[in-house]
Amino acid sequence: MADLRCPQPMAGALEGIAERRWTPGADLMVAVDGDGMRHLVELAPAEDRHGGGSERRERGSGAGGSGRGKGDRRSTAARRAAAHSARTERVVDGTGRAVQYVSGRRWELSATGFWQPHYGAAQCYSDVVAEWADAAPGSLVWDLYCGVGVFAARLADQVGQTGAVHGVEFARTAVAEGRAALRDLPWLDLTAERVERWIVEQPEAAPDVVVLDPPRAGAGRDVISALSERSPRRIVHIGCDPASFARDVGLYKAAGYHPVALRVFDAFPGTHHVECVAAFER
Ligand SMILES: C[S@@+](CC[C@H](N)C(=O)[O-])C[C@H]1O[C@@H](n2cnc3c(N)ncnc32)[C@H](O)[C@@H]1O
Repeated sequence: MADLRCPQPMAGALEGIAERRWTPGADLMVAVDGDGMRHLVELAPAEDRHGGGSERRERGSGAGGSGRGKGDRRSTAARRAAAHSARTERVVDGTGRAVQYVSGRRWELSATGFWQPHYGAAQCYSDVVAEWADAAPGSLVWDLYCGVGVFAARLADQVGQTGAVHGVEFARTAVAEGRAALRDLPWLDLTAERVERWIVEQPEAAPDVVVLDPPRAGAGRDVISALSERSPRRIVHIGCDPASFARDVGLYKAAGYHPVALRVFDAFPGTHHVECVAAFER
């Protein structure tokens, strides 16, 4: 068991973990949900599709040495494939189904699915997003990389039933969980699709506001240029990696957008990551 000293977890979240026996090479997901229930899920070691063994075994029996030869490149490809392969989950504590609340709404999602990693973060970020998006009743809004639709729900309240909110997320499970939680908002739809694909399939659309919360790699040139071409009045961008966030800010500026608001949250203590939220206008 690796070092358990971490400043972030809620009291009791890691209780008893170091004393138990776990499968070598497995990952543990620990989630304390909005009802205070702890879910402890063991993810089986990732399968190495290239070499047939586990990721850990692949590392141990790899090309050896620290050179930059072909052996290393194959190991990297194998590790990437392993990271994206489905992994068997074993629920050890709790139900494996986390219940979360934001602005009076209730979501039920897989304890291993995406949720902002601090018990107050989803509410806090969605308050900032709602304030800065300030979408007009009847308008069209996009929520890209929407997860289970936490921001989309707030935006749907703003546009009302004469407007429309399109959320896009590639994890099918998250989309299904989001649809179940938000079925009382028929003017909001969630699509299971890669953002970079979906965005080029909307040639005529001119959203009033676009909200983006991409993963650490950020949104990048193709997505930012495709959405800037639609000339939204306002863009709200959230990023947890300051380096990719800064690169994306540069891409917005090159597309004629300038930042009108910026907030930074020290949400990942002990790491170089911070949660950055910015609003852009032309
Ligand atoms: C930082 S999370 C944001 C989720 C959501 N905004 C929330 O607050 O719960 C990023 C989300 O983007 C999804 N994602 C990553 N790459 C994607 C892509 N290329 N297209 C669509 N969704 C993607 C992930 O599955 C994840 O749910």
